[in-house]
Amino acid sequence: MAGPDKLLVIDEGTTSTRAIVFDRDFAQVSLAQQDLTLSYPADGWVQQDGEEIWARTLAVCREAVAAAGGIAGIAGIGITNQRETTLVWDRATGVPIAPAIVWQDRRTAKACEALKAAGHEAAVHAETGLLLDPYFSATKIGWILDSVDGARARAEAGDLAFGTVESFLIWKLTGGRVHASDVTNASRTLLYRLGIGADGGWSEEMAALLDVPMGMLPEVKPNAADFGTSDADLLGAALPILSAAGDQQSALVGQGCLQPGMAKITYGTGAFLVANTGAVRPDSQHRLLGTVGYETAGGAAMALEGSIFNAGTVVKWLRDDLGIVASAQDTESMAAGLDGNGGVYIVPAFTGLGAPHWNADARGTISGITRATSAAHLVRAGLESAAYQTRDLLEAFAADGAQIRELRVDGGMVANDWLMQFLADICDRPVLRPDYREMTALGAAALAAIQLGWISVKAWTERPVAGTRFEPLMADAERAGLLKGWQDAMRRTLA
Ligand SMILES: Nc1ncnc2c1ncn2[C@@H]1O[C@H](COP(=O)(O)OP(=O)(O)O)[C@@H](O)[C@H]1O
Ligand SMILES: O=P(O)(O)OC[C@H](O)CO
Repeated sequence: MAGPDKLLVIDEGTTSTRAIVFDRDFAQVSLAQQDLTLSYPADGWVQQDGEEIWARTLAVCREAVAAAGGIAGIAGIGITNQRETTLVWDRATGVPIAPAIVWQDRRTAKACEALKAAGHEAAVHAETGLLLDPYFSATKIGWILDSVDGARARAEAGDLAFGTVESFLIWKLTGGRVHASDVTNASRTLLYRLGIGADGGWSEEMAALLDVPMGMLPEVKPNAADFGTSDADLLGAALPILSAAGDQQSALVGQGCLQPGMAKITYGTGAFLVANTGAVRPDSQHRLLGTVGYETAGGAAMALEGSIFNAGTVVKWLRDDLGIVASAQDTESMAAGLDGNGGVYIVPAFTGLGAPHWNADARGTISGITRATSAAHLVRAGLESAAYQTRDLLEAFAADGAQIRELRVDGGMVANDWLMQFLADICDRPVLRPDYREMTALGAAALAAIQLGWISVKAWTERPVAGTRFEPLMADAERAGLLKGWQDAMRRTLA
């Protein structure tokens, strides 16, 4: 009898957790999804319940495995996750001691400002490739340790563990036997010396500067590695955990961007443009991030990243908070039904601005409204903002010497054909949308298959990706007019 020939991938995103079963040819066999609760208890705060993340992740895994014909066919697990989101849990119980502080959360803006004012940013950038911004995990750990009674002493005594979401899920899946992370997630903490293989590692210098006890940190492994074995009672059999990667890096792998110069942008809750820089450790002079792209025994790369904090969130806000569109899909016909944007711009700085501005205090603006502005104009402005923010990133990449000639896209928002054409028009570049959209999960499946020896890094790189190409069609004068409107709106936001 043939052995198990499928892979179970956990794709734990910011707004939902999904489990997808892939067959050996990387075709999707089943998918189960549950939304996650995000709470906003104060201005700039965004948090989640770690136990809810775990319970819903386990539930979708069970559902996807059952729909794929049962556990006997599953060879192992791959994990990919929203990055930077910070959990601190009790090693004895596995229960978080505080809500998970989500990557979008700005509560540590003052702590970051104080570190910048003390002149630490250059050293932080040189060591980690990152910037002093509340986005990253380290100041979030500090906040938990300083605001939960007794937490710092317990962390110093070795009773508490820190992890980003993949690490927490590995802990839960293995019943606390494995406390591990991977290089891509570790390289988002502000605590990791940026590098591949032996060049990378937890940084004692950063841990001291940011006051994080090193005993809390997980062991860091490559993206395709032995992350332990899941407890048999969870899914009906013990399964090896074969891969772990941050969702943006996993999408880089999924899109097959394993050669230097290749890039992708994923439009989910936020949007993240990641370019493979090969063996070159990026040193951005334009406020982009240096990060690990991927690392396996068969190949590894560094990457340059531009992070947009709010992309799909705008669509959710238009639907769930303003109530001016019934579904995310309906944004497409509303935007397409207008002749133009009517001069309306939304700068969605709900939780500050990421690259290239890095302004934690900025808050969003709607500008250009008149008595003629309709709900459709607001919807269109919300969608357009994803394209303008991408254009701003492309300019920062070009200034850093990274010319991105075509945009490989994925994520929930790319279902929107109107937006894809507008993106090609505003960025003045072809946009390539794969037919199979779950590139984040596919990347984790590829990494797990690499770990099993089912496929080599080279064969994965050469695998063709079928999709649709959107060519830029807009006249230069029209694009220039729209961009001027956006720049004016951005100036108002930053003022
Ligand atoms: N047709 C659409 N047009 C625009 N946005 C969409 C569309 N469908 C889904 N979205 C947005 O995509 C986002 C979900 O993308 P997804 O990749 O699942 O996010 P995440 O991984 O961050 O949870 C949501 O914010 C949703 O509003
Ligand atoms: O939830 P997503 O897909 O927007 O991804 C979140 C990022 O990993 C945050 O850095």
